[in-house]
Amino acid sequence: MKLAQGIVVGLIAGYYDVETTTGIVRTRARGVFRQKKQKPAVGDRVEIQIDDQGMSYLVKILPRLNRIGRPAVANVSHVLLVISAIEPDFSVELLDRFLTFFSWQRVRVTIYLSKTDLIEAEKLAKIKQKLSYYQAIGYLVFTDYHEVQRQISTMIQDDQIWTLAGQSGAGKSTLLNHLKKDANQTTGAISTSLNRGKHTTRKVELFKLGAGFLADTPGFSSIDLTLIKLNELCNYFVEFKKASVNCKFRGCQHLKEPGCEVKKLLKEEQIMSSRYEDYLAIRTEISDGRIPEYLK
Ligand SMILES: Nc1nc2c(ncn2[C@@H]2O[C@H](COP(=O)(O)OP(=O)(O)OP(=O)(O)O)[C@@H](O)[C@H]2O)c(=O)[nH]1
Ligand SMILES: [Zn+2]
Repeated sequence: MKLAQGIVVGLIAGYYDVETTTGIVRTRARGVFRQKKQKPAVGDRVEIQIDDQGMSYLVKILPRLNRIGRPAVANVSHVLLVISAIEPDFSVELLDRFLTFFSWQRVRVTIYLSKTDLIEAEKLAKIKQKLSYYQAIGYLVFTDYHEVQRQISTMIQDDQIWTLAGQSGAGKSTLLNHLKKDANQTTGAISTSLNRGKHTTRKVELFKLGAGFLADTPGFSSIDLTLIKLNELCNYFVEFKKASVNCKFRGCQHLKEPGCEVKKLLKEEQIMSSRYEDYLAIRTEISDGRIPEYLK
């Protein structure tokens, strides 16, 4: 019997393909996971056991950073967030929701503005101006997919796992197709589900890109922020968190507290007003424990 470690790079019909230093090993998950209500996911770092008959089993899931999306991908460290300039319309509110979610999940975000070819120059300039704020607070922003193509493989480092995210129709599959030559994702049409009734035959894969992986899944288009703790939300607005060291009170929620640095910067227009409004809106969403109807 032999033990090895690796990364789950593929999941198909109940088999887990694990990349080890000696190649890819197709494994079955041990029944123990079912008892523990655990499910290995693509991206998991795992231990496998190869018995004397050459049968391979996935026996242990190593601690995860996160497990996000549908189908789920584990240990996602970076997201390429696709936001469209038009169809659907560009929305800072949507952008803020995604950024908050990923900040909470400890996932770094690179923003890609799609469909810039479909919009008038003037409107595009306005969007780019808004995006420059996001650049200033630390996000990398691309507005040209050739630029993404050129840089992505150097951006993905050391076994990092990247995935795509963005609203439905934003252009995730289109981008994915550009990024992988042998692409076969469906674009345009409503995403076809591989779920067939109760017995799912899902295929989820990581493909190698740069020094790491990009998940070959449509990524995710909807998120739920209601599980974030209300008084921790302020930590996930990166520029609020940075400013908060100068708030008078520790744990300042930047509402009506005296000596609040965030409110001061907001007044001075150094913090974008829509960011603050979205912060308040998400607070309400968390307190109410549900996603507002208009966002569903
Ligand atoms: N003109 C133009 N069309 C684009 C661009 N990106 C995507 N599209 C089109 O927009 C439509 C939706 O793109 P998809 O790639 O399917 O979007 P998606 O984000 O994968 O959508 P879901 O699968 O619903 O989540 C398709 O008809 C694409 O051809 C772009 O940069 N320019
Ligand atoms: Zn404050």
